[in-house]
Amino acid sequence: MKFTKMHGLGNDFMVLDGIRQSLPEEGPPLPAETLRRLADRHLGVGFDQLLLVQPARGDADFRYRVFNADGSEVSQCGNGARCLAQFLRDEGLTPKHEIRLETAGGQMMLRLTDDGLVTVNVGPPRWAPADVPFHASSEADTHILVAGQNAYEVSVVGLGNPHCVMLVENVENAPVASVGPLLQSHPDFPEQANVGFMQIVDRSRIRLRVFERGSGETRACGSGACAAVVCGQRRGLLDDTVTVELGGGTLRIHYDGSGGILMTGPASRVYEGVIPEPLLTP
Ligand SMILES: N[C@@H](CCC[C@H](N)C(=O)O)C(=O)O
Repeated sequence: MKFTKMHGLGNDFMVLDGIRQSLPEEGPPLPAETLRRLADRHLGVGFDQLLLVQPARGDADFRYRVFNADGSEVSQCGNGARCLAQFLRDEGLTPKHEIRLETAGGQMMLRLTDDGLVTVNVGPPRWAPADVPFHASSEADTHILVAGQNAYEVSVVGLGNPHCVMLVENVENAPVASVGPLLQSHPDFPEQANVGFMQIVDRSRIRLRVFERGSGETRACGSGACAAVVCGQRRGLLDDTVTVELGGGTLRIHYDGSGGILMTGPASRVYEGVIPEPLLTP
């Protein structure tokens, strides 16, 4: 099985071409245990997410599927979407500059820009608790989550995947490794959550670290960057266009309350490979 290694600001991916290789239409392309082994940075290829592109089933150009390093299938990956656009162009799988993807959470538009970046329309933020999903009687700018002995003030939003965003003074010493897993698996998130720690630099710049569901802390999380910005905007702290500084580089996020959230950033190809047979056999 052939794969391509890519990354978006250090959030890294193993991309599987399910257009020219035959891969199952439902369920994971490989057994979950194999996938976890391949995700391992010491024993396998190493990646935060596996991205799978397959023929679309409706009127989109392609079907885009995402699997976390723990083998779970999820419906959103912003950095991955940028890499997929670049992959489809590099491989000559489409001549289009605007690509429509079918995802488990709905359709998503990608645009390759003239300066070599990719803009993804992540869609509008979903604030209704049931759409996150999150257990609360009504939507609010912030909610209090009690975990262990502590209470945390967080904002909660759905972007096709669940996000929880907490304000911190300084991302460098934010309790990502300790509080991240606590909030991620908080019982009020029935499908768990990606947990963002946001430092506001000024109205148009933030710094962000994200403890991702199913992958742990990554160098960048595209949907996490969008989530942090719309949560900051909702609290009146941020402008329409915001530069997000992540461990692996910067993203530009724009949302003016109409249409979808636009995320612009780079996509990099690292190498191509073939998964050796012993790694594929359980
Ligand atoms: N890295 C991603 C998000 C990947 C999925 C996430 N871990 C989840 O489980 O929802 C991004 O760039 O958005």
